[in-house]
Amino acid sequence: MEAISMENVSKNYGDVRAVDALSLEVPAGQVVALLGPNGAGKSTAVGITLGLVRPDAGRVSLFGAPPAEAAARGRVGAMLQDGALVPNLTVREVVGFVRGLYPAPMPLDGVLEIAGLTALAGRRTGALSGGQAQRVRFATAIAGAPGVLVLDEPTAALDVAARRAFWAGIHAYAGEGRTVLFATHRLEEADENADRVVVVARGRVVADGTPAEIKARVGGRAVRFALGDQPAAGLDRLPGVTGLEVRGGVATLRTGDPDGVVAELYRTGLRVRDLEIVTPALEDAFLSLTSKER
Ligand SMILES: Nc1ncnc2c1ncn2[C@@H]1O[C@H](COP(=O)(O)OP(=O)(O)OP(=O)(O)O)[C@@H](O)[C@H]1O
Repeated sequence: MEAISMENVSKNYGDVRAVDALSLEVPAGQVVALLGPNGAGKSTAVGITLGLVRPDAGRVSLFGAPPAEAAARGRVGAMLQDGALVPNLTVREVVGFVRGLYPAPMPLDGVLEIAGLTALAGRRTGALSGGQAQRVRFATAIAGAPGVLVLDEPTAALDVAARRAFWAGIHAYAGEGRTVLFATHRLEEADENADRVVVVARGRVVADGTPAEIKARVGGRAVRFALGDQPAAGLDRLPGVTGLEVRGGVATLRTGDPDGVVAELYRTGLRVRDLEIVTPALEDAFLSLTSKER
């Protein structure tokens, strides 16, 4: 049975179609990124997954049950974009309280350790930094030992070191066969942390695969070399070239056949220096996929 199943789910806000016939099946144990630009519909999709937003059409289930039922059984944990903490309680008290709401919670010390809060357990939550407070939200999300963890832009307010520590905690949690669905607009975050990247634009899935597959889908690879002040005329018509860009004296030829293009390039008689074959960054793939939709 799939951990998360969304079938043809749609949601409108007035004239805005926030989610448009979105389908997504996530097997247990997968870490999935919902990657898309601002306004793509990620938060709405996350809200629907959690049963917080009612879709206009379509079906959602978590382990075969409606989201509200899965939540009531403690099978889903969530970390949303905003979430206040009770300021006068200590970290241990807050996490302990939330833990007590679930039928089969994780041991308290285990939660604190995974979330990186052991040394902060006695601190009042009102005296935590933004990154530390975010770790408490993470701890409350996992306290009930949910099989599915849903995170909406979980590291938006964190610096690089805090992000790294945060993801180490998520991976420690996910490593035990749990499922994680996280929304992000940060490409490298999806690339580094997800087994699978689902690219969303205008409420629809525009690509779905491993980070490597997503990159491979957009125009294969590129041959790049220093052109200097030589003319670029004709390079875009070389056999196998699907796109040409010249910037700062460097030419980038997009192609599905880099070896063939290199051979053609040497036949032109141009002086070719600093030749390299590159795979486009996830960022290029992402822009290309989401802009096609516009
Ligand atoms: N409660 C609401 N009322 C009206 N419109 C909404 C509401 N929530 C979302 N929308 C609209 O639906 C679309 C999708 O929004 P959503 O927040 O799901 O996108 P997102 O991908 O999470 O964006 P971001 O990365 O900016 O958080 C946007 O056009 C947004 O303005």
